[in-house]
Amino acid sequence: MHRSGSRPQLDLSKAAIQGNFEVKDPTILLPNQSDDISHLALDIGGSLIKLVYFSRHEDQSIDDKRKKTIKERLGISNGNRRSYPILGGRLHFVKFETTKISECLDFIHSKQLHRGVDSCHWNPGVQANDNAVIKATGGGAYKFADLFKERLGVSLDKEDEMDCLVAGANFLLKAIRHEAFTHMEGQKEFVQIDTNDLFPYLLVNIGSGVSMIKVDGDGKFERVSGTNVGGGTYWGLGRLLTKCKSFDELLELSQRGDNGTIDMLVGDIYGGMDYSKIGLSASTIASSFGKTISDKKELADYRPEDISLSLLRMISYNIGQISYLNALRFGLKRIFFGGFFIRGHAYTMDTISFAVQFWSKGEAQAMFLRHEGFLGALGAFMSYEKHGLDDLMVHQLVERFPMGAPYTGGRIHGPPLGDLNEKASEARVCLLLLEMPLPLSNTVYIANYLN
Ligand SMILES: Nc1ncnc2c1ncn2[C@@H]1O[C@H](COP(=O)(O)OP(=O)(O)O)[C@@H](O)[C@H]1O
Ligand SMILES: CC(C)(COP(=O)(O)O)[C@@H](O)C(=O)NCCC(=O)O
Repeated sequence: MHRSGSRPQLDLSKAAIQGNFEVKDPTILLPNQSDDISHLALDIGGSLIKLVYFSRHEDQSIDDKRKKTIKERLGISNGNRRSYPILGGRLHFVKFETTKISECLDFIHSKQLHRGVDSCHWNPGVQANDNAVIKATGGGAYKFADLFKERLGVSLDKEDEMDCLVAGANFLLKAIRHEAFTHMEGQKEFVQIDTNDLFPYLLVNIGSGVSMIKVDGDGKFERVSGTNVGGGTYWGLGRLLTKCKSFDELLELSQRGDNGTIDMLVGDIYGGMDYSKIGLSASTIASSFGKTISDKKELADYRPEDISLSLLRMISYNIGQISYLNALRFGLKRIFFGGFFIRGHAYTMDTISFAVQFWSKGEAQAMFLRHEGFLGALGAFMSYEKHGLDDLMVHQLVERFPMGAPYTGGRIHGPPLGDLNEKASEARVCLLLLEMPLPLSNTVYIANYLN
């Protein structure tokens, strides 16, 4: 599949250079009745429903002088076409489990998020009617279309999932400062993206399953590979094997795990020694879950913590390795990873990075995106062709988005990922920059725009 110019492209060039306002910490706020809601977009995936919407309100805290300064910096004169207040508003990012779609519908209804959208036009104050349309992507846009019509009276205007992922990723990489970062051995480093030298790259979206997309430009991409061993596999197998009640619980368990009780290591096979001739240290995993075959143990004899870590390493490493092989196929040096499987989790990112680095001998680099799980929803959000906010404004408001996806930060727990010199017994606890805590509520985080 090769697509070119299949969707209306918005001009990002101005957004990247306009304005430079510092925004304070993101706050978790829900729109109140006086807010205008516009541009609700959905990504309904196999595991999670992602919502992105913008609520605009006149921010009383911005005085006239500051408004004037901001307008000047944005190059907006009073004689401009806007008749509404240009400042004040929030971009909201919310997620629900797909199995709890009723909660999502209730949320949309209770906040009247669908009220302002009428045949792709922003139309504040209009009640949902037969013409109401919400942009939606992901398989659920097809699967649940009737349910949305029935419960909310809105139609879902379906946008292709790959189109949206690419549009969301390109936009974030071009317009958001500090969107991409590397994560190696517990160290996070932001990557300065040269927007003139962004393409080509490999986008790996780790959702329920995994899509690998070679991106050559805006709207120009090809899905070159994928794997069915993805986030759904970790969560599904993990739930069955550990009886965990939530994904975050499973992830937390892994932080107290020791995969050496489950995985067969090179050292287990080689009597504690490295197999240095082919570059394998004793601590390298020779066979994920391999140790469980030789023991006369039942599932209940294994610690859920160890199972979770072993699963996490197996899946993350495998995805990192396949990604690199695909990057190699097309001569791509940069690989960006998105999708909610990553969950800002340090050990997951380290494992993926390790696999990419190991197999590429340091030639390729894994990078992560702060809005990891919202690429598709953002792409759908940006696909509104006509709206009350003009294109430039949409980009500006997102550009000032202060903080990315939830990032657990804190300590890395778990055994070292290993290199050739490493000893299996070596313990490592790295201190990371502490940023946003992992939010467990549905409302992930909401950016304060120009507050
Ligand atoms: N709260 C959660 N509930 C379920 N899965 C979660 C949660 N948080 C993160 N995940 C992980 O994210 C994956 C879904 O990622 P996502 O990018 O939303 O894909 P999809 O579009 O397939 O739903 C899940 O399979 C799981 O591994
Ligand atoms: C079918 C999907 C595109 C759906 O996206 P998701 O809901 O997983 O984000 C994805 O699960 C996928 O790419 N699976 C891998 C299928 C394969 O290439 O084998």
